[in-house]
Amino acid sequence: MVISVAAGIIMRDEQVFIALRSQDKHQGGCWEFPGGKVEQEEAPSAALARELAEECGIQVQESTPFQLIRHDYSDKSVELHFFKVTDFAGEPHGKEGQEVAWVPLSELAHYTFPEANVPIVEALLKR
Ligand SMILES: Nc1nc2c([nH]c(=O)n2[C@H]2C[C@H](O)[C@@H](COP(=O)(O)OP(=O)(O)OP(=O)(O)O)O2)c(=O)[nH]1
Ligand SMILES: [Mg+2]
Repeated sequence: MVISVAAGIIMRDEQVFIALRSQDKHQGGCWEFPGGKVEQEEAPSAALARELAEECGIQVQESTPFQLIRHDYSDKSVELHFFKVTDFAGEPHGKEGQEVAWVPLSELAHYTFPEANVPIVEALLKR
């Protein structure tokens, strides 16, 4: 079974907002672009807006598809719909108590992301 996920690349002034996955989660201890599982019959863009409201307390006003990545971890397979969040309201924060950071793009390589994110981080660094 492939799990469908929507994740948002939230940018402001050449900085990107990332969050730390708690140890008890799949890929725990890795940094992530906030997001979560797409529900049955839900559009990925709708899942993105719902998850970013739940996890970061922002309202997505505009998002554009960035990359679709299919990745097989040893324990699960994921299909990640990455979006660039181009407009939002509210100030992103760790609404669920997770550690968060605004990271300059030039420093993104210093953070450990799940294996599936490697092409995304590379694409952002090339900008
Ligand atoms: N959100 C997010 N998930 C990622 C990224 N990279 C990556 O491999 N994943 C994987 C880890 C998880 O297996 C899955 C996302 O699941 P999740 O734990 O965020 O799902 P959720 O927010 O709905 O959480 P839960 O209710 O199941 O705890 O996608 C990423 O950049 N962001
Ligand atoms: Mg999540």
